[in-house]
Amino acid sequence: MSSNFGERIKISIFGQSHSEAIGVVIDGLPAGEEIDLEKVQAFMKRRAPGQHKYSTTRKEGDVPEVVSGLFEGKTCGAPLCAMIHNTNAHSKDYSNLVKTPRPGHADYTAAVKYGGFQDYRGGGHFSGRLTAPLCFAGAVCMQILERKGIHFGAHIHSIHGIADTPMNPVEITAEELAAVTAKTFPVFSDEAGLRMQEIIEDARLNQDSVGGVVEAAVVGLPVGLGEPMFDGLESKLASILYAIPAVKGVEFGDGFGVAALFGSENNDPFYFDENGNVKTTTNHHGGSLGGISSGMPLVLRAAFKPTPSISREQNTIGMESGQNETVRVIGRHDPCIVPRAVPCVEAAMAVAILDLYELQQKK
Ligand SMILES: Cc1cc2nc3c(=O)[nH]c(=O)nc-3n(C[C@H](O)[C@H](O)[C@H](O)COP(=O)(O)O)c2cc1C
Ligand SMILES: C=C(O[C@@H]1CC(C(=O)O)=C[C@@H](OP(=O)(O)O)[C@H]1O)C(=O)O
Repeated sequence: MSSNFGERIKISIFGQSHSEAIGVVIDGLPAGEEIDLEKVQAFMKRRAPGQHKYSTTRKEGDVPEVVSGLFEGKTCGAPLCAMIHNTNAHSKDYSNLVKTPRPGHADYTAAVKYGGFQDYRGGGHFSGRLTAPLCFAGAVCMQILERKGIHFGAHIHSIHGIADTPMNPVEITAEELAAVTAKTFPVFSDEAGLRMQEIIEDARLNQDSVGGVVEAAVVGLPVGLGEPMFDGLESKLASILYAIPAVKGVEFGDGFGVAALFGSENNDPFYFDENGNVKTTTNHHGGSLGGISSGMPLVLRAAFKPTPSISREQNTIGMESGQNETVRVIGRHDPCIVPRAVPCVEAAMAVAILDLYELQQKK
C-alpha cells in the first residue's frame, strides 16, 4: 500500500478507522524546530468528529501521542511519529457492507483489489478518519513554515451551490486567513454559513448528503518553489489533495474558468510595487507559473463529493449472492464532509509546501 508522500519531508500514514490506532511518521524535518503541541491539538480539533450537528456523531478526542522525534519540545532529527488511538468504533455497523458494498465508497474496489482481506470496518484505511494524522503532519509543517512568514488558510467556498464570499486572490492577507480559520464554521459571510448549515440539515433529515468546495490560500511564499514537470507546485499539491477522501476536483487560480477567457484577460500583468517587489495586478494564475511559485498568493479550490454513506435504501450488488440487491447503510456519518475537510486541505498544502521548500534549500 502506498500511503507515503514527499521527497525531503516524507510522511507515511498508517492505520484503519477501526484498528487500535492511526498515525503518521514524518521523516526529514529540519532539527531544532520548536513544535507547540497545544497548537497542533487545537488544529486537529477543527477536524475532529462528533462536535457539531453537521458532523458524524462518532466521538473521538483525536489526541496525538508523540512517540518519537521530539526532544525537549524541538525536532531532533529522528523521524517524528504520532499515534492517535481509535476509541469509539462501532464495527458491527459494517457487517452487512462487506457483502453489499456501499455505492460511492471504496468497499467494492478495495474488496476486489485485496481479495476480500481488506479491513472493511469503518472504511478501513480508506476512511476520512485517516485525515487526522494528515492534520497532525500538516500542523507540524505549518508551524515551521509560519516562522518563515508563510501562512495558510481556507474557508468553505460553497456547499450544494450556496456560495460564501470568495477570496480576493490578489489582496488576501495572513490576518484574513487567520480570522476565517478561527471560526467554528469557516466562512467569510456568516449569513451564507447559516444557509449552508440549513441545507446540510435538510439533506440529513432527507436521508441524504451534500458536497461542496473548499477554497484555500498560501501567502508569503517566496518566488521559485516547485520543480519542473512532475514535481511542479500544482502537481505536488494536486497529488496530496487527491489523497483526501472524497476530493473529486482540484483547480488553481481561475482553474476551469480560464478556458472561457481571452489571453488578454487571463494574462496577469507584472509590475514593481513600492518596495521593488515583482507583483501581478491580477491573479488568474493562482500563484503558480510553470509549476513555480510566482510570489503572488497561491489560491486553489478542492471539490468534495456528497458523503457516500446515506441512510436511504440504494441499489447495489450482492458480493456472495451474485445478484442485484439493495443496501441500507446504518451508522454515524457526516451529512456533509466539507466543514471538517477545511483543515485537511490546509494540512495537505503545508506538507507539500514544506517538502518543496526543503528541496529548494538543498539546491
Ligand atoms: C473528513 C472526512 C470525513 C468523511 N466522512 C465520511 C462519512 O462519514 N461517511 C462516508 O461514507 N464517507 C466519508 N468520507 C468520504 C469517504 O471516506 C470517501 O468518499 C471514500 O473513502 C471513497 O473515496 P473517494 O470518495 O475519494 O473515492 C469522509 C471524508 C473526509 C475527508
Ligand atoms: C471517524 C471519523 O469519520 C468517519 C469517516 C468515515 C468514512 O467513511 O470516511 C465514516 C465514519 O466512520 P464510522 O462509521 O467509524 O463512524 C465517520 O465517522 C473521523 O473523521 O475521524
